[in-house]
Amino acid sequence: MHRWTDLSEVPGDFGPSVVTIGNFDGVHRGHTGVLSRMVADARAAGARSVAVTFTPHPQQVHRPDEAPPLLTGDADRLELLAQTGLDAVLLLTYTLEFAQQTAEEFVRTYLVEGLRARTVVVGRDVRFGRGNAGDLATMTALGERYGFSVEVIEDVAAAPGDGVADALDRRWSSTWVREALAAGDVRQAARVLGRPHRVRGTVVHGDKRGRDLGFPTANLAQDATGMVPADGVYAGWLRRPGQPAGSPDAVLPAAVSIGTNPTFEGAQRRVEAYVLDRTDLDLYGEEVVLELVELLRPTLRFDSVDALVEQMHRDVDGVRAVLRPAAG
Ligand SMILES: Cc1cc2nc3c(=O)[nH]c(=O)nc-3n(C[C@H](O)[C@H](O)[C@H](O)COP(=O)(O)O)c2cc1C
Ligand SMILES: Nc1ncnc2c1ncn2[C@@H]1O[C@H](COP(=O)(O)OP(=O)(O)O)[C@@H](O)[C@H]1O
Repeated sequence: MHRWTDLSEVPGDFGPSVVTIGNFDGVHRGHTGVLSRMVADARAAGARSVAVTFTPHPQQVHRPDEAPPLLTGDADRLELLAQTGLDAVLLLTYTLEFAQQTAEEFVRTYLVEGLRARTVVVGRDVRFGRGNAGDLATMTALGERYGFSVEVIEDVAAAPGDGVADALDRRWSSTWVREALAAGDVRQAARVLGRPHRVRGTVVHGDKRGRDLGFPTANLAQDATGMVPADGVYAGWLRRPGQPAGSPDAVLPAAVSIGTNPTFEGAQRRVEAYVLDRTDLDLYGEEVVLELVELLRPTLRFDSVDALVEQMHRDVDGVRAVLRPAAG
């Protein structure tokens, strides 16, 4: 998949294309359903498929105080978009100046002249251009003027067999995933995402206590991306994108602790992972991805370090029990 951040990177002979616009935060099942269909339709029609998306999220630019936590950072968003089979993603830097373009300027510059769109795929509630003045009717009118068709996608909702019997007909959404993560329900988040939720970050130095407790933990830097779910202890996987694919050390079972370490009167909320049965790893400075599979328990304040360590042994047993089926 081509990853462009500016129109100047798009080859002069690119197109014709089927283009969709969106933020795709989380790249959940609603997104992947629509994108996979679009990819198949474009291929059948001999066209390229492209997603136009933005960074930072427009809400972070316009209303930073109200912007919800992002489910996926750019690295994960692009990787997951690539998995849908798209030919290209145009990741545009969103600024207040960029937002000043009228709906027509945006469509003409990016979709028509830049990507040679033959079809533009949008949701019914699409809004674009200065002051969010453009809507579906605007896009349809622009399509007639510039010679592209507009395809409206209907919401994709949970159906029987999707594993969310408690929420049939609810449309797949980033909001649903955020709700689940805020409650620590990473199982439910995975059902809506179509895969376990990820937090990605660089491993930094902590308080150097883990090793003494017998549980060294890789602490993620505070600028880790991917919404951090509710405090608690989780079963999951620690993935190391820097390792060769297929290497036995590329995907490791882990006990993940999220919280302020109240037993030690910690103040900072941390995301850390203990890789089961390993003391030989050196992960400092490495970028790792934590995949969260199941919540085991809430974070607790223990009266003694011994009590915490005893519980950590039970947590490790819990992680094994959760991951065993997946590990085969
Ligand atoms: C499986 C596991 C469970 C944990 N549970 C708790 C907990 O319930 N309460 C708590 O205060 N800290 C908990 N922690 C965090 C430890 O306090 C922390 O890993 C330890 O203080 C080491 O910190 P360091 O990495 O900064 O050296 C847990 C850590 C792990 C790996
Ligand atoms: N099983 C393991 N799981 C996680 N990190 C490990 C493991 N074994 C060794 N390490 C390394 O040890 C470091 C954690 O040691 P720790 O004493 O907890 O120090 P810190 O307080 O800096 O996190 C990790 O960052 C990693 O480099």
